[in-house]
Amino acid sequence: MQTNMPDIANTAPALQTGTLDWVGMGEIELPFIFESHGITPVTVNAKARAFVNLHKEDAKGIHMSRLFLALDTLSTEQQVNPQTLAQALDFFISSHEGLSDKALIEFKFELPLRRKSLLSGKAGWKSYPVILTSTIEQGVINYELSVDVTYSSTCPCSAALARQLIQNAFAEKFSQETLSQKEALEWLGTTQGIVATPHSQRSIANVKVKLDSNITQFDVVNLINTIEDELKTPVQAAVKREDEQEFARLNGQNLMFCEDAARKIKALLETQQYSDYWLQINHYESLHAHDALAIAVKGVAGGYRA
Ligand SMILES: Nc1nc2c(ncn2[C@@H]2O[C@H](COP(=O)(O)OP(=O)(O)OP(=O)(O)O)[C@@H](O)[C@H]2O)c(=O)[nH]1
Repeated sequence: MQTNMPDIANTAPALQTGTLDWVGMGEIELPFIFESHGITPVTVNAKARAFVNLHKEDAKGIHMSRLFLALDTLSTEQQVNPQTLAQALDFFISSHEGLSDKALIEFKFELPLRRKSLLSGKAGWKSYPVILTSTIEQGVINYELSVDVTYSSTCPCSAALARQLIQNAFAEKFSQETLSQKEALEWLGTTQGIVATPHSQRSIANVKVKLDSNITQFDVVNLINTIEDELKTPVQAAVKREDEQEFARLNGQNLMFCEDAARKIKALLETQQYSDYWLQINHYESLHAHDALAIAVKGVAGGYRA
């Protein structure tokens, strides 16, 4: 009986020679404990992608099991932070000596955060989609952090058109020079008074930033908070009537096209001095069946698309 198992990746000839930019695995199921500044370490259910390049032209293939097991160690014995990710990337390279000199690990997961209501003092959970990509190339580590922030956008054009209809209705209703404050106040509280409302829509800001290579901890919460503070109308978790009214006020006072939202976030990222960023604003229109989009890019963020 033969006991030596064939080792194709190590011994078989390549059908065709050539280098490859990335080889690895996608959709790896990987729960792990994620560490980020400002929150207690939290277990997330990530989908991982793990890659190395293949620069040896005649090698049959990479050793996928080594990448998979390194990620499993990260999941079961460690917590995910910049140090442990750097260790895993180092291992990807050292376990592929002669084959690879670049490595990439990407985690896609939802980060649950406790969010306070606007006025009522209640709180609830809100999950934020996060993609954390780390690479190593010639010994240099790079981290990219991508978050999706969902918010409400009210159309400034629609708001102006609605105001004009309200003015017209007012002119028709109160044609006399002097009017009763009581009557006008009552009328404003009716559907005939506010005869039109502007359309607003659920919107998503996809923001990807390049982090400093020397960071000692991730800070996802700060990135999310600053984006929400800038947009002013993030979707809410716990909502009582007073919160809903405040949300209506915030929407009315922060009318925005997708360009307005994009410029706000762009200016914010510039002040935070990220060396690289990419952002896409998506307004999922309620007026149109299509979406309104605005994109701003600095440098080459998003270049690591394995
Ligand atoms: N390179 C490569 N491996 C694949 C692919 N699809 C499945 N595999 C499997 O990945 C498994 C793990 O490969 P290796 O890491 O080389 O496994 P191993 O030889 O037991 O591990 P080492 O002794 O550490 O080299 C093998 O059983 C391969 O058949 C593929 O497209 N490319």
